[in-house]
Amino acid sequence: MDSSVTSTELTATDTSLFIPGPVTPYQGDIARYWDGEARPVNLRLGDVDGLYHHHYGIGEVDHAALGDAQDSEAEKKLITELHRLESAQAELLLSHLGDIGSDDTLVDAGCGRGGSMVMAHERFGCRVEGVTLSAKQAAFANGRARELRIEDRVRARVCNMLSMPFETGQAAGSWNNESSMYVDLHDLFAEHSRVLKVGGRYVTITGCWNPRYGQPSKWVSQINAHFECNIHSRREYLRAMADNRLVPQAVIDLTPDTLPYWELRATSSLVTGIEEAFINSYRDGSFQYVLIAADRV
Ligand SMILES: C[S@@+](CC[C@H](N)C(=O)[O-])C[C@H]1O[C@@H](n2cnc3c(N)ncnc32)[C@H](O)[C@@H]1O
Ligand SMILES: CC(C)=CCC/C(C)=C/COP(=O)(O)OP(=O)(O)O
Ligand SMILES: [Mg+2]
Repeated sequence: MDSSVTSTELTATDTSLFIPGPVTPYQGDIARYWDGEARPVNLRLGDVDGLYHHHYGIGEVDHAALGDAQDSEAEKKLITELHRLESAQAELLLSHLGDIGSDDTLVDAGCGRGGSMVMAHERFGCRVEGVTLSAKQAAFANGRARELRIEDRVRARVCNMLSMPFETGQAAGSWNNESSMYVDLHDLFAEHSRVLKVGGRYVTITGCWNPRYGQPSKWVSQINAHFECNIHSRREYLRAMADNRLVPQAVIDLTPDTLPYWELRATSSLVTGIEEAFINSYRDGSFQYVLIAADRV
């Protein structure tokens, strides 16, 4: 699929896709940021198979798949490999949602262009509801759902994830894939706890600063400035979950699994300049890439 055509042709004309709610000046900044985002490192990777991600990758690099040519064919292979690692990250997140049936509803909080939502629907056959602050992203995600003829099962809306348009106990599972660093964690987990049924599962993959390092390192501060986000500590995640009836079932340090992705990305023509901060902070132990899966009790 050619993303340049799809993203410009689509507009969020259906006003029912906008859920009004309290939006802070900061959230206005974040909406504008994602409305204006069109980095090749995201669009060209998404063009590989039509799954558009705004998260990073995990797993070993397949050097055989990369080959050793130094031409445009090599660049194509590298892009395909980075995309494979990003989709592997989403598969890992989804694998921690537990048994989800086709009658269930899942909630993607901070859904971006919707790549994880499509994967969730393909995996479980269930309904998937996403929210993002960006009207452009929601329109893009809904355009993809239409192209795949799954628009009756997969829907993105423009809405604040701290006040989602779902009934109490409606969701069998919910997640944040690299979107929790834009909100207060107590507010976020209170809202997930509300929309999840008792026994439902919450999963996040996130970057967090490591309390063992002491305070956020200069690299973590650089990542915050680059994305206008506010990375939390690992301790803060666990404390805010405990305070909101979310009991961790798995806490997995994915830092060693994400480093190969960053090292490969740093060699590509699609670098954005943030690669060094991720690599250095993962190596010096100040920053960690983690998956946390929790039961709503
Ligand atoms: C880095 S992107 C991740 C997108 C997606 N989860 C993925 O894995 O591709 C962060 C997303 O969080 C969303 N976001 C940030 N703050 C939000 C809020 N308060 N309410 C809803 N979405 C929010 C942004 O609009 C954006 O879609
Ligand atoms: C792990 C942390 C701290 C993530 C911050 C949130 C974020 C911006 C994720 C990636 O988005 P992207 O895919 O749009 O970024 P990029 O353009 O760098 O690929
Ligand atoms: Mg990206």
